[in-house]
Amino acid sequence: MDSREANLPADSNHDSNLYRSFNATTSSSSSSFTSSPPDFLRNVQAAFKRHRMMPQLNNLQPRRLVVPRQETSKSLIDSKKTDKSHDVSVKQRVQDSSAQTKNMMTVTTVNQEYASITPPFISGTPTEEGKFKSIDAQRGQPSFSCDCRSSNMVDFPCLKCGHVLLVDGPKKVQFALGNDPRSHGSDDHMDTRIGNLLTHMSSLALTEMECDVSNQLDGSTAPSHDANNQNFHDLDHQINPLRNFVHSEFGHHVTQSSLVGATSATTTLVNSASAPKLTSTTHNSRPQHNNFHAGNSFDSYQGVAHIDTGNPPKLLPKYSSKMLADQTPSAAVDSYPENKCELPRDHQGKEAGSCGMPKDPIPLTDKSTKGDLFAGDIIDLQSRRPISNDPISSVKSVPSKPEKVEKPASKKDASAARKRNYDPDLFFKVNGKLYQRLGKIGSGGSSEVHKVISQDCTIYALKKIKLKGRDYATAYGFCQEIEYLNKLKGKDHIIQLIDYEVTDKVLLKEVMSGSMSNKDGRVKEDGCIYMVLEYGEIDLAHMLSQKWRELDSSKSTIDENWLRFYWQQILLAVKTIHEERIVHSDLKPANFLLVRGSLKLIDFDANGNTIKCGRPSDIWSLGCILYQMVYGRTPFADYTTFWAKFKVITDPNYEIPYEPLSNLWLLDLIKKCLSWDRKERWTIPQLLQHPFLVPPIPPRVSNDHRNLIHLVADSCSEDPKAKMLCSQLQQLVSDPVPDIKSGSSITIDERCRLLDEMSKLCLQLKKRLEM
Ligand SMILES: Nc1ncnc2c1ncn2[C@@H]1O[C@H](COP(=O)(O)OP(=O)(O)OP(=O)(O)O)[C@@H](O)[C@H]1O
Repeated sequence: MDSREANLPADSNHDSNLYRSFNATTSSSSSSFTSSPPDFLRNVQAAFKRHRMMPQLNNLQPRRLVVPRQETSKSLIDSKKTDKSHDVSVKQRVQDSSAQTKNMMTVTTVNQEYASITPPFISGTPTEEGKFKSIDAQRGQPSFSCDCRSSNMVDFPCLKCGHVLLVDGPKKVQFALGNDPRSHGSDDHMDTRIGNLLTHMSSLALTEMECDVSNQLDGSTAPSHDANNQNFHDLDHQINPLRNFVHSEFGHHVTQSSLVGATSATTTLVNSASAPKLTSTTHNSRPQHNNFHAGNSFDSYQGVAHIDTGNPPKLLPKYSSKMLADQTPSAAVDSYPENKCELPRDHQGKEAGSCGMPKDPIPLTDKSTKGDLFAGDIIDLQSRRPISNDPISSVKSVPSKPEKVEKPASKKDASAARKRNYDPDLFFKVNGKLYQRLGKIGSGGSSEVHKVISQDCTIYALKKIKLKGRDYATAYGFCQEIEYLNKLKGKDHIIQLIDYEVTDKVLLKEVMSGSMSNKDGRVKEDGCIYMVLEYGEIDLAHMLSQKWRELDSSKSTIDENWLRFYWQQILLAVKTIHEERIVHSDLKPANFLLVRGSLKLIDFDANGNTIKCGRPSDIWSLGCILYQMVYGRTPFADYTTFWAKFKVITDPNYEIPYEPLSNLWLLDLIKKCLSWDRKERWTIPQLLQHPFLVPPIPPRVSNDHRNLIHLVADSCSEDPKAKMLCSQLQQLVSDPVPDIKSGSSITIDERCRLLDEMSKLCLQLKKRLEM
């Protein structure tokens, strides 16, 4: 997932200048990247070949309709199966958790990973008010829905690959492959990055497909239903860049694409008016595709972002803004007493620390440098010239190990193990502090997350990202999550970073200096990034699963107050990052964690790459999330294959199916988020004021007025003209501005006009009665 600031309105001139600068650079760089269809097809095929195997996931089926329907679809039955498996998973987790509490010396690996469910974003064209398209009517139809309406602006957010696909109107596609010159030093690299993008997209597609397949799996062996859904979301969310790319490359209306890199961007013109359309062979190069079958959904949570036509792409955060990183390694271990518990003695039976941890013989890292990757530094992200006042030489390197640690074979290793004085099978060490493993609670594309307990008996989540073998640009991207989390420290709806450590000193130095001299190299050391985070009890994906299970059993519909409560928190979380000029670009239910009753946003990985996307892309994702909260399925759930989804999402004429809702404001709200045209999507502040959250106060007509008008009307019942005037007056009093939404304020001019109108009616009526 990517978190980045981009497309934000801070300094358009500045961005514009930089964009020109990029283009200048671009034009001078060599350009081996070609967007010609054959090359593209090769890239796609290569991407699929490189596609990583995804774990089998349960299927996420459409759940239920808000308005009770006559028939129960098969998918509902299937989804119940999934729910059962989810139940098992949750129960298992609870049991594991409790078992861990009972015996803290028993370290278990909990295999109930919270497979992330990434809600893909797709902005869909809202259907016209009042026009409802039955979801059922859509089922079984091979066609796809898409939100790529006639919008001229589409920006596609995040991919972990760090590519930015900018669709500028129907004619122009721009790929901004990150702004990091270090990652675009060569055309080969650029091609690779594009390949990575495609790989990632295809991986997500496969994931979703496999979710369908795994719907039939035994729940005990598959991750949660929500996790699948999340992957669907991921796919839909992240399909957009590729979708736009392909659409632009092969679509009849696409005439140009350009590749924009920071230092070696390549501009490519594609005259594709007559380019061949995509064919299915393009994506059938992998055997995994055989696993795809119809009948399931995957939806895009983050799909249609936008690019201002004619506007230069904005810079990525790290280059477009200065970041003052106040990164005091927090030691907020006492912040969450409810997470505290007592631990017994350590696994060696020695007297342990307060939580049964071995006494740490290793001195803590130098206070002056401990854990502060950017401590005290002001990093000028535009110039990539950090003003560092703090060398990072003192960052300790904790031997990172996978879940199973081999016993030291050599004397040296044995000596190191003795010095370490803790068992890495049981403990993590971050900045000199030990955290006992309580089990693995999740894993993402690049990381694994463990539940841990600190020496003062506070429960945390520890995210470990292995850097070994990764290129420096990617590793740098991972470090960006730390940047973002530090920037968002103290914010209510953002998961809090308690401490962190990057073990690769070279990488740290590179990041600190901003030089990235080793940009083409890879992290050689067995380096890791450790992040100690607030612990989230459950994510929104699981909450939704539970909620729908309850609804299914009670045959009731979604509780609007429940919806309002969590929707508002979701909005507040995204508002927080948007205010900091950060676009998350990977919003999905799994990335909202419940912490002490509040939803908090997680996962700000840039995954080594940055993708330019705008805030509207996040709104699109939110629309997909809300759609799922309301309907129990994602907007494009009927389309099960990657390309099927791709097709409908990119079809500007596709109408997202909206089942009728009793609350029309809710329907309107979803449509406001899923507008295909990003310009029509509402902003977070607008959404927070939407009548669904802030219900309008029904216009209250004074009984006196009504009585007076009635009185007058009764008195002139024989006079049709007077009666009509009375009727008009009453209408004006009771509903002065029918075309203006309730709750909306009207202008002073409008008020004066209404008063004038009322006066005129009164005068006319008076004259009429005097006749
Ligand atoms: N602070 C936390 N508390 C509890 N669980 C967490 C926490 N952070 C992450 N997790 C769990 O771990 C999973 C993976 O975390 P995260 O999304 O940050 O990793 P990632 O590698 O960035 O994943 P992705 O592939 O989605 O980008 C999450 O979906 C969640 O279930």
